[in-house]
Amino acid sequence: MSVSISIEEVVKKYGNDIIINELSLQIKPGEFFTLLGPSGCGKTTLLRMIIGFNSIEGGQIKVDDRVVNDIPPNKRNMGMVFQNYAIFPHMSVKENVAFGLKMRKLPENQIEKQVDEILKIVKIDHLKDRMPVKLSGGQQQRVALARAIVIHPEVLLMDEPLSNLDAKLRVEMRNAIKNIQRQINITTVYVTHDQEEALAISDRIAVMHNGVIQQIDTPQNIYQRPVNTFVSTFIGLSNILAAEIDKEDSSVVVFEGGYRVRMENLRDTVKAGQKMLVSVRPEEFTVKTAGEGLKATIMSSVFLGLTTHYFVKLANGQEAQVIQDPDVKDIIPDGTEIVLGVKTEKINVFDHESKATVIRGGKQ
Ligand SMILES: Nc1ncnc2c1ncn2[C@@H]1O[C@H](COP(=O)(O)OP(=O)(O)OP(=O)(O)O)[C@@H](O)[C@H]1O
Repeated sequence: MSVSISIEEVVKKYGNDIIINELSLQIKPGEFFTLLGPSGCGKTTLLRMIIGFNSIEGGQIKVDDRVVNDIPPNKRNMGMVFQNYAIFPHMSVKENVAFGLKMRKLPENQIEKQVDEILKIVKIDHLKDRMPVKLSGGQQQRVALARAIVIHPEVLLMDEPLSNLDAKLRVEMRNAIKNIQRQINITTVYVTHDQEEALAISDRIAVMHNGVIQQIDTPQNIYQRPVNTFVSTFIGLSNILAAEIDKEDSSVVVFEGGYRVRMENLRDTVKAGQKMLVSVRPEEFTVKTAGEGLKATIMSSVFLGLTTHYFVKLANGQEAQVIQDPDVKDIIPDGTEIVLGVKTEKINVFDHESKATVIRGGKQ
């Protein structure tokens, strides 16, 4: 049976510095849960509090209904995988994976059975007699993963496990990790600063900034309906444009230059004349040669096969990025004046002051 993790108003202090202040979140049994945020936001600190490497200065962490605050790390029944693999260089693959079981004094034949089983799951059973120095980075990370899960922990924790691998291997390994996690159905907390990795691998993501959770949601909702401008710009690429709510009609957003778009999903709380920030992803623009829209000039373009990526300057001098619809074939030359429409059902609108969403269905 998989376990749940409850983090309840936890506090982490280093001296007088409060790094995490009364942070709460719930992780469901068997869930692949990711802590995502920029460097220094407190992801690793929180992960280390869960496993017990860091003390907890307030609040509590529960596994199911057991409070683990005062349980030492080696008694918490959790496995951890680190960025730098941390496998023993003088032991073969098999010996590395068997190590935790030997420490637990399991009988020899059971150790062998469990090690064989896990090596098959992480798909390195053919390498079991190799020494780590003769393994690729991806293979070493599979050993580290095998070593973490062979002890059948209740919780698997991973701290940037893929950041030492090259781009191609990262994609391969994140798929492998996801499949293995599904197969053994273990509650997993994963730390990364790579938003694409988080979107690809997670059931749910907590986006953190300065020790504070900004949003907890599915990858799709985090991408499509960010709750504030921090999440909107941290996840994927967003153009943030100034606008205001029309003075007469509070369902119309008016951009600088007078381009007006009617929005069906603004909250009822928006007020006529209120200043807004509109987040438009590059693919949420439509490129036109004339008509209603934001006037822009193409500065440069990059042909990417399926799409063309344009770097443009808007009439107010602001730079923006635009991805042209894949069905438009001709690349528009630099210097061309264009008009950008926005796909109203997809864009997000935030209050200028609070930076929080004013879209209905965008959670707050
Ligand atoms: N042992 C420590 N003593 C004092 N401050 C610390 C200690 N460990 C971390 N910090 C501080 O706590 C904050 C959060 O650090 P943490 O390592 O959790 O961030 P992170 O989001 O995991 O970043 P990264 O992706 O760079 O690892 C940072 O400001 C860091 O300087």
